[in-house]
Amino acid sequence: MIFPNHQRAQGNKLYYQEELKKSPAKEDETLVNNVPTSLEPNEREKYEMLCRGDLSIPPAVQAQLKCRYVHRNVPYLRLMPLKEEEAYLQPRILLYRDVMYDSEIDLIKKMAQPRLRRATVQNYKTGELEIAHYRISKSAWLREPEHPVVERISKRVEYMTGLTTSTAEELQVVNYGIGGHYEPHYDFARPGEANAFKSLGTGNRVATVLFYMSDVAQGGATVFTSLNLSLWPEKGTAAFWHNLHTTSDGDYYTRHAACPVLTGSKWVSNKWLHEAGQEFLRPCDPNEVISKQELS
Ligand SMILES: O=C(O)CCC(=O)C(=O)O
Ligand SMILES: [Fe+2]
Repeated sequence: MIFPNHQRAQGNKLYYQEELKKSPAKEDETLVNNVPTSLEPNEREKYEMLCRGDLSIPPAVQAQLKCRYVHRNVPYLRLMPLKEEEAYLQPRILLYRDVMYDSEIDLIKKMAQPRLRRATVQNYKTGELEIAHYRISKSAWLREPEHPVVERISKRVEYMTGLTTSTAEELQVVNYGIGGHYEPHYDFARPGEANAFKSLGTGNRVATVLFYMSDVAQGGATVFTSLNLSLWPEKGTAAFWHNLHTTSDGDYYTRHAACPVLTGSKWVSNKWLHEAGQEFLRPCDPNEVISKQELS
């Protein structure tokens, strides 16, 4: 049985400590054996606590979170509104419930299965894709023309995000076995990173939509190490957040990780949206103030 975050927090001892409060992560500064290991002194500790359900956002913050039905004036959504749930307010991290049907999940898994290969990451210095011990999973990419369901998922992502998927990456399907995980990282490319998304010509990854295509019996949470937030996978739910401020600067509070799967297996799919084409859908907000600390 999967317990939502707040129930776990109440069931377990809540180790919320002053020094572990929301704090922005800094850029990776060092590479050891080509691996960004600059987990801040207490980031590893937080990562592990969040994965165990031993750390969570304070009750006062939780109490401000709301859920609602949304239609965004889209006729289709008026008939079938999205079930939107706030998981965090700043940065805004939203959950959409029941946005991928079991039949769609079965089909997507079936299409991806024969193509699953060990997932790669982009080398920070060289820009080359390579296998890394800090990301252990298998993944495959699905294109919209391959099946109407893949196209339908993109459309749903547009409804959820209010952004265009015309410049998005293909749908990435990921399977984690026992021990599979992805250590703390940013989804957006940072200044100075080699080759980052340049070949795509669509700018940086402005937003992430992460569909949970399975429950996970134990482990496998998505955790935000600068926010003390854990999202526990629930089949059919999608998480959505912006990786960039409207100024195009990266939001360093979005640093996140996929916790090791302890029992069972975990399936997700990622839709990464890019900056190009969003200019009028998410215009630059000149009032958005970004702290120097975040930009350093
Ligand atoms: O699987 C998860 O929970 C998160 C995956 C992730 O962060 C990624 O693939 O970039
Ligand atoms: Fe990620």
